Amino acid sequence: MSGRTTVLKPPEGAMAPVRHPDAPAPGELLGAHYDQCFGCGEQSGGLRLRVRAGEGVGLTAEFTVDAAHQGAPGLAHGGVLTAALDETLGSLNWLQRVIAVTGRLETDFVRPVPVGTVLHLEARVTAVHGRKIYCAATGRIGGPEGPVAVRAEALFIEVRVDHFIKNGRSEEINAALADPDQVKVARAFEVNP
Ligand SMILES: CCCCCCCCCCCCCC(=O)SCCNC(=O)CCNC(=O)[C@H](O)C(C)(C)COP(=O)(O)OP(=O)(O)OC[C@H]1O[C@@H](n2cnc3c(N)ncnc32)[C@H](O)[C@@H]1OP(=O)(O)O
Repeated sequence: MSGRTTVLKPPEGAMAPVRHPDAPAPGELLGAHYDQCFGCGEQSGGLRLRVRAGEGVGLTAEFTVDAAHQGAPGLAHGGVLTAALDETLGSLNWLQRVIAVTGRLETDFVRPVPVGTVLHLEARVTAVHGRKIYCAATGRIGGPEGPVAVRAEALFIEVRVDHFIKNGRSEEINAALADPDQVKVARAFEVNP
């Protein structure tokens, strides 16, 4: 059973999400938004999530639960599963070309996820109201038809690149801004770079 807080319900006047005309084609891999990201980067201990654009403002993602992701012996940590949901939901912003950060995320843990599992995630934006983006995701064990293990609903808030420049540690921000590939990725997120 799920008892969502009302802030995750789109208000009256919320609009249907719009896929940006330059969004990656359905089936295309999105790549990492930042190579040091715990969710989509390559560092050891991270999730190494692989995300593919879907139809509309939707996508799919996969990650393999490894020994570094354990909470109880042989089982994925709940925070790691929530991080996978957060990363998957955050990736939806590529399809809309907005930069947004998680304001609120609620997770239902439906069944335990053993180490070695390939978790298949599916996410979509449900509504947009001003800077607020409402979205939902489901994670299944083994593949798109597998049993549901986790579900989440979230509210993302649109921000400008300044959000990261103002708040991030200067070493990493300066390195990111000096990297043309990183700047290109930031622009791919933004409607008006
Ligand atoms: C070089 C860089 C490249 C970058 C590439 C892309 C990176 C992408 C990374 C993705 C990585 C993966 C993803 C991650 O892990 S993102 C990392 C985790 N998230 C964060 O760190 C966010 C931290 N929070 C903030 O910075 C601020 O609080 C934000 C920006 C979210 C809002 O502060 P801001 O001052 O801007 O706006 P506001 O306070 O006027 O609020 C605006 C509206 O929103 C409503 N509201 C707000 N919060 C909540 C809440 N909790 N529940 C319900 N509602 C909430 C609020 O009531 C208001 O509504 P209304 O009054 O208008 O109706």
